Amino acid sequence: MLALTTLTLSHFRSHLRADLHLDGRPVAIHGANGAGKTNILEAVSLFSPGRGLRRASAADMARRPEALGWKLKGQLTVARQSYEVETWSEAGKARQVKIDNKAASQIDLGQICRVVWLIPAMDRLWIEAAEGRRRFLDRIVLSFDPGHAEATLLYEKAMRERNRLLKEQIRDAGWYRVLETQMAESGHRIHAARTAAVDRLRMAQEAAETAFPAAELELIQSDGGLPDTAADLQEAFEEGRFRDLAAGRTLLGPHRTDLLGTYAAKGVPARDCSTGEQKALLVSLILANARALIAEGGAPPILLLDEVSAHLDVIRRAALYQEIVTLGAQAWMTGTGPELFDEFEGRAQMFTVEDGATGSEVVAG
Ligand SMILES: Nc1ncnc2c1ncn2[C@@H]1O[C@H](COP(=O)(O)OP(=O)(O)OP(=O)(O)O)[C@@H](O)[C@H]1O
Repeated sequence: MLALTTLTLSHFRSHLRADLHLDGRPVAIHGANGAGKTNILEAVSLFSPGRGLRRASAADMARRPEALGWKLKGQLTVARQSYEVETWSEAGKARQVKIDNKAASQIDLGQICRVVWLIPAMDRLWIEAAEGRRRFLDRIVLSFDPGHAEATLLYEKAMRERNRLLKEQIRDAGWYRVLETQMAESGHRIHAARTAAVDRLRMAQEAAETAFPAAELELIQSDGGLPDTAADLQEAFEEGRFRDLAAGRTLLGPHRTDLLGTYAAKGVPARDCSTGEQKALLVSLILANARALIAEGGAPPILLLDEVSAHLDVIRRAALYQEIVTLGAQAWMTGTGPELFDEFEGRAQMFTVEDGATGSEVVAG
């Protein structure tokens, strides 16, 4: 079991203060457009490493116009353990984390809490730039392998520095060698973790009977292919230095990986599928992620499904709700009206979000 049992938002976006007490069932949040539903999901997403589901800056999340900072607090149950988790930002500074009242890092947070999401901005994920697909996959990878956050951080830091050298046309081989060693080690870890995640998703999809179509995944490289070992990757960075100097940036590496999706039963690339099918393929992967973790003896991640029923027909919607209940995942879902959650037949905890006198107000029921 991985779930929040309480959640408090202070000065966070449209919420001056909101207190939610969760009873372990999936969470269904309904209310009018702009009421503040997604803001609650965004708050939950910040219980995992990174910038949350909107990739917003810490400053943007402070309640306008008066707040200079914000704070989120939650009681988190992981297996039979309970943790008090706080995350906050003051005066627009980087967000901080405390676990059980002790200063912690976002990477520590990733060790105890896994959160995966689908939001409407991802409706065109299969069509738009590779970056979105990479990010989606990396979120799933992180739920399998919390060390992925550190590898990604190390890789990006070293690559930024290498790109700076390239842009400034610096040719000192010693500097490159240090950075390329770091990039090769972390880059190899990133690639191995992604490859393993794709395998786990495939196996979980093959093993399940579900109303959601299996998505066949393939990792592809726009740079011609990544070497298999860290040593070979390092050599490839070294060999590519002249080419990269001409381009002014690093042209090879896991930052160029793309995720190709295919509707397996039809053999149609995901990008050519209907809007609803594209969404169903994403849902299928999220559910496979949860099933794979359970099969490995773990707990499903917390799922954030913003307006997920928008493109799903009533049969798939009922199937999704049934799967969520069966998996025992704490899913947080939003919708404009309570009727969108009818198929839960009372097995979800309902909240209404209203536009109140002091901003968004959350009411149970
Ligand atoms: N920093 C902020 N301070 C105050 N209000 C904010 C801040 N950021 C966003 N908002 C407000 O929050 C509201 C949007 O909330 P949210 O996205 O949660 O709505 P929603 O209930 O999910 O709506 P929809 O059904 O349209 O998706 C908007 O009115 C927006 O102006």
